[in-house]
Amino acid sequence: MAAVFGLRRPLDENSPDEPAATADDSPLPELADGHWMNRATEFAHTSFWSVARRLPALVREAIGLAWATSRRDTLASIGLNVVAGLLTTFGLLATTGVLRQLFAAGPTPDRIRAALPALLLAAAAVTARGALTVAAGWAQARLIPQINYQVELRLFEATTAVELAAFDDAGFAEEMDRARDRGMAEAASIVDHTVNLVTGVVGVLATAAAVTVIQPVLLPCLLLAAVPEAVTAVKLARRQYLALLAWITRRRRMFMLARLMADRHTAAEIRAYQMRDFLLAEYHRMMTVETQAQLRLARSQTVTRGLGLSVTGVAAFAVYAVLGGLLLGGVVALAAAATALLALQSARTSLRTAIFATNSLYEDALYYQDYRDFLDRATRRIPAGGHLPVDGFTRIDVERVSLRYPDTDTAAVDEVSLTVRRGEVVALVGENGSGKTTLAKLIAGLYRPTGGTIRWDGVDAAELDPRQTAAQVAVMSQDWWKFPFTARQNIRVGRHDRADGPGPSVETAARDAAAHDMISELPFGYDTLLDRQFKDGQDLSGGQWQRLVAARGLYRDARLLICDEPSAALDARAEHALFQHLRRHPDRAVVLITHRLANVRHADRIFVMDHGRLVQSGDHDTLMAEGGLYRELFELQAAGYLAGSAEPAADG
Ligand SMILES: Nc1ncnc2c1ncn2[C@@H]1O[C@H](COP(=O)(O)OP(=O)(O)OP(=O)(O)O)[C@@H](O)[C@H]1O
Repeated sequence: MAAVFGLRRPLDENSPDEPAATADDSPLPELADGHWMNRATEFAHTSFWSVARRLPALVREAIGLAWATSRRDTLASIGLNVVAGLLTTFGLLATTGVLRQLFAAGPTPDRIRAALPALLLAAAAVTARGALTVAAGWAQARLIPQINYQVELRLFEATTAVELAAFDDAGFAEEMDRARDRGMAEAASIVDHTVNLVTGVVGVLATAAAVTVIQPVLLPCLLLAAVPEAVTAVKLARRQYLALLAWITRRRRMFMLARLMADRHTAAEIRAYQMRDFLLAEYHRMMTVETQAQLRLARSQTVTRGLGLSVTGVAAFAVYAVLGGLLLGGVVALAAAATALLALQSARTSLRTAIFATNSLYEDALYYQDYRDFLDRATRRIPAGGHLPVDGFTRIDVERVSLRYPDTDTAAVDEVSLTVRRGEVVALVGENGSGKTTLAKLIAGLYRPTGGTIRWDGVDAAELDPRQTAAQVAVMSQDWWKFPFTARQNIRVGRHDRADGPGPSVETAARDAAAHDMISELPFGYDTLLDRQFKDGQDLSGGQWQRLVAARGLYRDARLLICDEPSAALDARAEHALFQHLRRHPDRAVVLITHRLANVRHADRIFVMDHGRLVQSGDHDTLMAEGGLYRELFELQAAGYLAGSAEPAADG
């Protein structure tokens, strides 16, 4: 992990050690060690033999994956290869027959005539083998896209189902990146390599069978030729993987920096604050470490490859020496030796296929394991939820509810109790960081409390069907996302499965959120794509986006409407229009979070948060009469509006 911290080495420095850096060295926070680095150590000690031991499990895994995706294509790609292997044995034996006739005594035309039947058999075997190999390749090629689809689907099914809290966990985000970037792509590869491995092994066994029939003494030569190549390949793969583990953490940081420097959303701010040199310097520090790591890897890989090739050359020489000795000693006949040479050549090709496949299989399996591990972890983080049906509510009781974010010392929400009733508008107010958004997310069911209980009409929310609970809630979030859809889709996704029927139409929701006129003026009206990165795409101003977000929330037409700073970016007219529609409604409860306290004056109850705790509650008049934080904040804001008329005397 030192590589991650070692940001200050100049590019021309050649020391093999990673430089040390302290937190003070970097103006940006340091990157955390992932617990997965333990696995890096585990793999660092993985030997050739442990690779061999893992192989059966890997093959089982790959075949299981292929089988679950398409039985027909799995059977075809493996079965046809096996039959092709049998034809290899047959072809080699037929070739020996041909050579034996050709090397026999007698006139040449007679020898050729005698060799013809065996020659025809050998030709038929080669042709049939070629046809089978092509058919097997087709089945194999068909498997790949199907597996890719299944594997991606499984990943996205998991990432969209895990609890929101998982995304607050830095380790989870990192694992998700690794699973998505490499692990997912390797699923199809491990199947591909497994089929190649089977093909290679069948080829080796087929030639070994032929060699055994011809001359068993030649069999060990096959092994002698193979071992050095196998060891080298596994070494290269292992080192590559270890380098990638370290690279991934750096790469996330580099991508983040690269995005900042080449994104239209950040372009203005970077120029306004003259951040260019700062970002480039940070990028340079990252790239220096990265380039050094890549150079070191290239060097050590080249050394290993060179050594491997030398040993392989010596082994090949030894094989030919043994064969020559056997021939000279009269242990094998000339025809048998010639076929053995052909067989050795064919076996070496098959062996190379098998070794390459094993090596790739092992390497890809390391990444695929990341995908599997992530899926397991993600599956454990999918909230089980209860099964009780939900059809609205009369009241939601928050009872001594707390939430502590992972790796934090203090609770963001600390033993808060309050009640939200249908037909009411309640407001959460308080200073920045006091816990309002977190509490709203708890009420919305986006987070599960780490302490206390939330009850819907007396029933613990944990026992309710989470899908049905979520269907009752709409959240106008403070930090919305600019979905790259059309204006209409941006509103419709609020309840995308609603058929025409009860509930507001897209246009009604847009009118209520003061968004209709603005949308109508877009080049394609409601069908305008709101993403400038695409042709004819448009972007909106911050306030225009917020109107759209409000329209989406209203379109959802939910029983519980949570509005987190719904008007922060709105002009006075749009804000007024929106609040007309956030008023009391007998079928709905509204939880309103806002710093503009004028907007909460008419709320049925106002809850005042401070450092995660609920410190005051009551309606506006009660809280003003009571004094305390609410009155202090309200008066500060009111003074701002009156400044110029009420305060000049004080200044003067
Ligand atoms: N995902 C998170 N992970 C860790 N800490 C968080 C996370 N979100 C919020 N916090 C912390 O929890 C505390 C409460 O944050 P919260 O967003 O609920 O406050 P808020 O009252 O809504 O603030 P604001 O008025 O600025 O919107 C803050 O100290 C914040 O830093």
